[in-house]
Amino acid sequence: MDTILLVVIIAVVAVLAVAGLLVSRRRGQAPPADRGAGATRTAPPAEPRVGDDAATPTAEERRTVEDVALPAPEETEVVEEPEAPEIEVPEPSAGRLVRLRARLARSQNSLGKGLLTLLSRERLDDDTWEEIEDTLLTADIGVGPTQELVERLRERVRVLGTRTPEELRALLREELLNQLDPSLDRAVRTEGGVSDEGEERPAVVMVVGVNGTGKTTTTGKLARVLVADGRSVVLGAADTFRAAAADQLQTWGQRVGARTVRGPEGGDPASVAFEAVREGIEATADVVLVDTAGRLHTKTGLMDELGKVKRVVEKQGPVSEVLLVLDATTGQNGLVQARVFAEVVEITGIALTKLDGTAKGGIVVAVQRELGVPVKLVGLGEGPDDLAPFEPEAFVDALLG
Ligand SMILES: Nc1nc2c(ncn2[C@@H]2O[C@H](COP(=O)(O)OP(=O)(O)OP(=O)(O)O)[C@@H](O)[C@H]2O)c(=O)[nH]1
Repeated sequence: MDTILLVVIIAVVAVLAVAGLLVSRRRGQAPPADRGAGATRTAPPAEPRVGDDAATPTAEERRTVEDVALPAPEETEVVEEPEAPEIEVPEPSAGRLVRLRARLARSQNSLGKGLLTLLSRERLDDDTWEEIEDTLLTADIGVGPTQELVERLRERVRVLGTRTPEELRALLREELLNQLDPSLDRAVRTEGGVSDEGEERPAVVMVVGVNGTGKTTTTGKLARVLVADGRSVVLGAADTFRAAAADQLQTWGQRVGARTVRGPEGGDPASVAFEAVREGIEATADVVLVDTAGRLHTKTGLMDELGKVKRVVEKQGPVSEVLLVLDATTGQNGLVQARVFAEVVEITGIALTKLDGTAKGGIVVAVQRELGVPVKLVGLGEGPDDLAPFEPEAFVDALLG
């Protein structure tokens, strides 16, 4: 019985194996059309190449654009409208110089340290006083102020007799402060007025200076200072020479919600300035800041353009402040620029930029002396709130470390 069962199982397995073999052989054979006598062998399918169709084209008729239905609305991508930039809340202006003191100290205190080291020498002979003089000159304080400072220090040290480091530091602090004239009014004039017809007028601040000194940046930063102090501002992009300058100013304005009036590239700067003031009056803004172009290297051209801007603005009311922007890193060159601008317009304040990038902080003294106008603002970095009202005490303290 067992033997019969075994034979039956072997027979069934054998039949299945033969059937399987037949099926697999049939699948591996080429289609009958290709197998006729003389039929060429087709090349094995090649790898698809760039530009090949993904699928074998069908004999279907091509459809025109009109035949193809648009995708259902819910399938389209929703493109968001660009959002209006978020209005920033700038840092209050008071005490900014104290916050930026470390930055000032980093760039300037080689001057203070150098002077204190020299003054602490056992013997203060002529050579040492000469070294003190050289240190002051290297920091761009200028010849006149240097001689004056050294003379006064020399006299006071002689009278004082004994000199402790504390006494010397106090002496130096006092004399440096003296050179900066702390009694000068350093407030940027941003108080508006009233016209003859009794209409409120915004204060108008013209920002002038050679391109590249940080003029546009300073105008933008000043807008932030004013907004931080609760004032409303309109910006005038009267630097029509470079389109990017107007864009740059507009971006600064948008960040604090201040409107920018601009004209076509190469347009008349005076007309942009006029429009900006008009906009300021209509919007009852507190301050209109006008950024001007300083590309002109010939004095006549500069005179024509700046003079015209000022005259045109004055048709609607007085200009409250003309701020000259100077780059502290340009040293004596900055003084030459200052002289040219002062001949063209009446400068009422100086904004000294890039003080973070130079050890020549003495330029503050030199430029004030040169123009008889106070340094009102100092730029201490590229950050939006790195413009500070100038405070002589904080400046000298940073110098002395
Ligand atoms: N480190 C440092 N960089 C500053 C300061 N102020 C301005 N800058 C940089 O100086 C460069 C020139 O500034 P702009 O404001 O474009 O100069 P501009 O005088 O208006 O020149 P135009 O835009 O060509 O009219 C920019 O890269 C500013 O970020 C500052 O206080 N410190």
